[in-house]
Amino acid sequence: MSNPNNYRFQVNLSGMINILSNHLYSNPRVFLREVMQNAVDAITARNQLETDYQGKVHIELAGSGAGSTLIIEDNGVGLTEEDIHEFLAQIGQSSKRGEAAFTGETTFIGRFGIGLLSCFMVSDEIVMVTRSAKGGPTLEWRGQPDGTYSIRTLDTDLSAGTKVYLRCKAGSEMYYEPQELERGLYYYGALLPYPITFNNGTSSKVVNDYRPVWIQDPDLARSNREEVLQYGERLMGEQFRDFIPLRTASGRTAGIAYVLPHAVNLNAKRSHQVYLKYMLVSDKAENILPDWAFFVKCLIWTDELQPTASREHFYENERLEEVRDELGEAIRSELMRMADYDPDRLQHIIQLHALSMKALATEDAEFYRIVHRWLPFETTYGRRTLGEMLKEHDHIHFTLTLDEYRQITHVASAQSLLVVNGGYIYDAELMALLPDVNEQVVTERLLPEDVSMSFTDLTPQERKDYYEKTRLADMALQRFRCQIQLKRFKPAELPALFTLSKESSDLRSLEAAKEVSTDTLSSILGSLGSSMQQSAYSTLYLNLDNPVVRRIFQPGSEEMMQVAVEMLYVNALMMGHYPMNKQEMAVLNQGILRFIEWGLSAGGRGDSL
Ligand SMILES: Nc1ncnc2c1ncn2[C@@H]1O[C@H](COP(=O)(O)OP(=O)(O)OP(=O)(O)O)[C@@H](O)[C@H]1O
Repeated sequence: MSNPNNYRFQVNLSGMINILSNHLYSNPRVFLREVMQNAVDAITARNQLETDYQGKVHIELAGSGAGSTLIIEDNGVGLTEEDIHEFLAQIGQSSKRGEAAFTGETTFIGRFGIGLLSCFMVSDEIVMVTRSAKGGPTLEWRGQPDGTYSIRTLDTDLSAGTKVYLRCKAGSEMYYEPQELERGLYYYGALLPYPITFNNGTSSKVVNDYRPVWIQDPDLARSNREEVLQYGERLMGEQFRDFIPLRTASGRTAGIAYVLPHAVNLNAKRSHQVYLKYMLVSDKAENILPDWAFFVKCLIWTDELQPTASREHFYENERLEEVRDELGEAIRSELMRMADYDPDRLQHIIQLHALSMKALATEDAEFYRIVHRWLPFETTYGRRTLGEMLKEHDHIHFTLTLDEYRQITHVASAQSLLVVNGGYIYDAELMALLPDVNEQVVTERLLPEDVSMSFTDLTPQERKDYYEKTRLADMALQRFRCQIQLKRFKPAELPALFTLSKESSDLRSLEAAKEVSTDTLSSILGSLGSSMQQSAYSTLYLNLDNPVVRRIFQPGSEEMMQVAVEMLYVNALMMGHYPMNKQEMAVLNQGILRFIEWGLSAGGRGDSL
């Protein structure tokens, strides 16, 4: 008696087919890739039986619009009736896996036994007429999306191979457009080593009539520059001006890395076109080059990587890791070679793709040593390459953050101090690493406090004279938790400089958050803030060399002391690009009004500040 608690999983075939065909692939267009791939695999399989046999694929479009039928014909290995039951009729079963597991290596592109189902996205029925190269009759298989199929033997004596018939499903007309098909066939099959012919109903042509010599040996690309650039444009739709040939030591993966003609964002998607056994399987492969190589878009052909079922990515395995390292090395060594033989070309690449170059330099000291003189940085002298800086300086200061740089920049440039803004990604790290690759130079992190140290102190007499006024000024800014320091510094045109300790910077951020938070959150932030307030002081340096500041500190200007100091404070905040809170905005607005009022009445009196 059977055990009443044992049941068998039931598979809803039409549901499965729907999921696989509509949700595995990003676009119904990929049906063309899947049928082409099967044709290519069938030719590979036949090649294993007959070595000097010449494969070919023929695609024919009959009818038009809703009445279109597409026929994909190959002279590959074909199928016997046994093969049909085993491989065609069993979802997930494939004749191509052999001994290899899903992620192991095979001579074929397919392996999952599901690709053909993608045809149900564009056709309500798949008809296959096939005859095996191993012998047997010509067979017709008809598969339906509900999971049923029929087989019958045909009287016609077809030569070995397979024809797949797809009839346009309602709403899929666009996938049967002749131009669309021709473009797709070229896209997927441009690199295939045998002819792909397409008959659009009126005329026939070989889609991949030209196959470049440098596909076999990418080094030949160097002497065919124009052709390589044009080929890249045709396949990738972008006008490139430079490229780097790629090849791994085994030669099983090779390609062309086209240098992007425009600067790219660090987070931009890096999608490369990857051909497996010379057929395009992915135009979205992201993980095939090292992260730093985001300045290139590649055409890569390989026979050793394993695609995932959607074909959009490759298995992240040891082999992929090795390939990625080797391709990265090919790009890196070409750049290093350029430094010697073609420095102008390298400089052009660096100008356009400094970020990518810096990303590599941070992880590769040798590369950094070779290219460092061309890398650009933002400095208090403007945008400068390291080479330009090193001509005049053997001691370079840098900040760690953008905030620190903002605080320092006015004073540092007024004192002719070269400071590199280390606030952008990689820059501070590269500055810290610079002495390791160039022994002639010393680099040093600069803090805002270090710059203010170079201010000139007042004389004891001045300090005495200005004591009372400084106290008043200090009181004016107490509610902003900012203290006043009266100094002399350059440039004289700069009346005030605002600096922020780490703690007061945190407090400013907390307060900014509090202003836009809900009540509960704002009370939590409030209690957090009050525990910091005791010590969180910022400093406003006032410059006694500045004529306006000097006038404010002269006797007789007490009346406007508070407003003037408050205005200098908000002005210094703006100069340092600090976001202002509500209170500070209010001070700015009222201050402006009061100055207008003063100006008007002073104008009436013929007086001025
Ligand atoms: N043109 C063809 N010639 C010979 N056999 C074919 C052809 N097309 C399909 N087949 C057979 O049908 C099987 C299933 O094809 P399908 O495209 O669904 O999966 P696959 O190619 O094996 O794997 P994948 O899902 O990775 O593409 C294949 O394994 C192959 O045996």
